[in-house]
Amino acid sequence: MPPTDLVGLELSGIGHRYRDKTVLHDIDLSVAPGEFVSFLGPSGVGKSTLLRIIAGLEQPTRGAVESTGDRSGGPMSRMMFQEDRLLPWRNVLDNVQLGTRHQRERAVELLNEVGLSGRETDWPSELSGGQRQRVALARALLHRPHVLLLDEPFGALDAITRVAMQQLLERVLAEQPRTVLLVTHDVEEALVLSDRVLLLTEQGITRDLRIGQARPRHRGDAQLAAWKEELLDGLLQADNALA
Ligand SMILES: Nc1ncnc2c1ncn2[C@@H]1O[C@H](COP(=O)(O)OP(=O)(O)OP(=O)(O)O)[C@@H](O)[C@H]1O
Repeated sequence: MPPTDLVGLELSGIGHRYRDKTVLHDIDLSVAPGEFVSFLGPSGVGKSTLLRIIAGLEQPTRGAVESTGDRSGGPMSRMMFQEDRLLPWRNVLDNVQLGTRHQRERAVELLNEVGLSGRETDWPSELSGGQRQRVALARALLHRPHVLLLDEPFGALDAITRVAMQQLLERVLAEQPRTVLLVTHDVEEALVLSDRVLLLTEQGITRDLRIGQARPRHRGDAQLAAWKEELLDGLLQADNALA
């Protein structure tokens, strides 16, 4: 079924202040429906704050977030974090279905898609870190949110599991395309997964790189390697400026 429920985002003049600290200044950004956009940036620059603002969990001090496209159907967005945030007293299936008695069939289907069929009645404590994040991904997708907001979702995983999760995310998105915003510290992860990689610094979005390459991408690709070096350089400079 072709995706007709994809929405885009228009951020205009977003600024945010926590008590005496301003973390975001005048951020303008257009995200097209179905686009996968990653944010890189030094620690503390405000990447998570921006995702929380987009999720509606934080009210920006300035500016507005608007959506474009067909917003009927599922919820606007769902977030996924570095910690899986599973409830230890609920089994795998109940964690995916959190807050609803409906959608059991879809929850089972999603568990199958993330490679966990047969584990429905296991407890979270019986799963590995990567498996727990797969449950968290299935939970985030259950209600077909228009926008998937991923805040360092694979940050706590070992290198191999991390790559496996990136590949899983690509497969799942090929099946059911979503608009995705990803915050990551892993430059390669951003380059392999995204349509656009943004560098967020104290000066705002200082780099907006469009990765035109087909997927799945080859990690050893020379162009990706050149971009990686450029982005690492930009990160280092932004980090020095922030320190
Ligand atoms: N609720 C809050 N109250 C006060 N200050 C906050 C709050 N949340 C975040 N901050 C501060 O705002 C700044 C930006 O935080 P944020 O978590 O958005 O940065 P980040 O770029 O995601 O960092 P990291 O990469 O380390 O996760 C930090 O200095 C942080 O201490």
